[in-house]
Parts: sequence; C-alpha cells; structure tokens
Amino acid sequence: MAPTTAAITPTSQAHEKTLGEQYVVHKKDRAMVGHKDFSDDIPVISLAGIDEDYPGGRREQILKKIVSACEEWGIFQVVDHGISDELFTQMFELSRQFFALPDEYKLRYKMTQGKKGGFTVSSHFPDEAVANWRELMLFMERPIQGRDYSQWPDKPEGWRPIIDEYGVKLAEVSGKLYELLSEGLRLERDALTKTLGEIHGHLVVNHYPKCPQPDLAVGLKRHTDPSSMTVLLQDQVGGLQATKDDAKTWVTVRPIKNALVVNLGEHLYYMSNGRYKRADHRAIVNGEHNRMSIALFFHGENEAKVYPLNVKEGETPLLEEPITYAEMRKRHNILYLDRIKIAKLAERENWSQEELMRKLTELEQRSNA
Ligand SMILES: O=C(O)CCC(=O)C(=O)O
Ligand SMILES: [Fe+2]
Repeated sequence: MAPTTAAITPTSQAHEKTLGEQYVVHKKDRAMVGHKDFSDDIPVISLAGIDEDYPGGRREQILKKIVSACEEWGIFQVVDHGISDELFTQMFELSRQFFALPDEYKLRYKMTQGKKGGFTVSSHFPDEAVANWRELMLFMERPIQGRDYSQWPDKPEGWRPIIDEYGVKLAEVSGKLYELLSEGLRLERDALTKTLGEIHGHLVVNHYPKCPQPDLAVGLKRHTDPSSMTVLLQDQVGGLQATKDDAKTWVTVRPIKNALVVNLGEHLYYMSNGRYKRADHRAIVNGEHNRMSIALFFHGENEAKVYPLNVKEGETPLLEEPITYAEMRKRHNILYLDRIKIAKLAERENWSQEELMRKLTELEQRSNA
C-alpha cells in the first residue's frame, strides 16, 4: 500500500470527524456569539461625496462619522469607495482556487525565516500553545521593487495583474482615509502619511476551512494589528468579531457585499495618543462553510518615527520618547506574548478579574515606558 501523507493543513483536516487537539482553545476564548449573529454596531460609512469639500459638504459628515468610529472602536466599514465588485470577485476566486490545491503544492511556497512572503499554516507564535484554524498566503505587495516573485504561486494563473490592481485601488482608498484621520487630529491632511515614509503593503489572504468542531476552535485568536492601518475584505460567510470592552462582549461584523472593513492598528493608536482605538478583533470558524478574508496591512518604513503627533493640554503622552516603526512592531509582539503568559498565570493562581486587569494594565504601561 502506498504510504499516505499526513494531513498538514486545516484544509486537508477539514474532513476529519474530530478536531486535532492543537486547535482546542481554552473555554474563555471560545465564541459565545455565533458567526452568523451579525451586529450593526460597527459603523458602515459611505464615502460617496467625499470630494464635496466645503463647509457643510459631505466630506465634513464623513469625517465626523469616521472619527467617532475610530474613537469608539478603531474599526468601521466603508462602502461607495469606488472599487468594482468584479475586482473583489477575482481576488476571492484566485484565493479559493489556490487553497483548494494539494498541500504539497502550497507548501512549496512555505514561508520560512527571511523569505519575502509565502504560505503559512496557522501562524501562531511558538510560545502559544494553541494553533489557529487557518492557513494564509502572504504577498509582499509593495514596495514593488522589493517583491520576490519566486514566493508568488504560479497557480492559479493571474495573481500578478489582479494584485497590482488591488494594491493600487486600496492604496487610493487608504490615502483618503489617512487624510481624514489626520484632519480628525486637527493636523494637515498629509501629516500621518508623511510620518510613515515609503508605505509597505503586506497582503494576507486568510483561509478558514469549515471546521469539524467549530465551537472548540478559533480561526485567528484575539489580537490587534501590528500595522498602521489594515483594510480587509471578507466574504459573505461571517466570522470577524470585534470587542471594545476588553473581550467582555463580542460582536460579529456583518458581511456587506463590496464593503471594506478598516482596522486601525498599533501605529495610528500611538500617533493619535490613544484617541483612536486599535481594533481589538478575532476570527471565528464554523462547520458549514469555508471562509476567506483578504487583509492589506499598510506599514511604514522600519526607521519611521512613531510618536503622538499632538498631545492635548493635560493629556499624558503614551510614549515618552519616539520609537521606530520596527521597535513598535517588536513591542507589539512582546506585549502579545506577555499577555498570554499573564493570563496563564492568572488561571493557575486563580486571580480575580480585577487582579488580572490590573496586571495587564501595568504590563502595557511598562511596555510604553
Ligand atoms: O479574517 C478576518 O476577518 C480577520 C483577519 C485578521 O484580523 C488579520 O488577518 O489580521
Ligand atoms: Fe487582524
């Protein structure tokens, strides 16, 4: 009998009866709100009329809505952004075909240390005990001269022109959002983008296959994005969840055809001195449908300076000294892992919720000092 290859990816494990134990998350991290229990709490903002740029014009209203969404959630959806649905359909179709390819093919593009993009299963840190029920393909989209096409799959055909167009169109939308977010901080329109230097675009295509025991797993654990801003396209299945009260309650973001979800990341949180929240989010899975999302992470240059741009009278700056973008990302990872360690300790030593919150706040303050 020919030896069988062990199923390596969640796609090839999706047909098993039970979930592999590496995917079983702690009770407190399981979803209590379902992937289809859609909420309308996350603002949906139309960009129609954004060029009506005069007192009382549409731009003013859009600005108000965006600023209030960022102050409350750090996450919102935009519609009427001017990108055709056809482009989104093409992106999803290429992605669907790619993830349906055999493990051996996808693993040819496996992302290892030093590689510029590629295929990854789960993408959890080695220190995290539990794996995410997902696989992903990372394309280093920009700067264009930094691309390594040997890490771009040749199947299905046609990734390059579609990603080129997708990158350009999303950069246009994010450019408009950066202007509004700068204005919301009472700064010149180019204030935020100027601090980033050359923008780096990392395009992550996430695949969450249908899961044998979806109540026990998560697709992508709770996190904030290490980016400046992330613009996310999700399919119609549902599974993106957000919290604004430190994971006490979660809402499932309603999928809207042709909408883009905007998540503010670490960079905009610091630059606004915490006035804009960072999107606190996760992705859950289900037992009926494969789900896909396509996230374009906008990053600054490693050497870009990160510091609160205008600290108001009486406010404490979140950072005492400017740090580099690379340092910001490093701290973000360390903080993420330290939070996990503290949560484990709290469980072992039976801390009260207040004690845990106090320790986590202290941890964050230390990381900013
Ligand atoms: O799949 C989703 O909806 C969320 C993806 C996400 O948060 C990420 O890739 O950082
Ligand atoms: Fe994310």
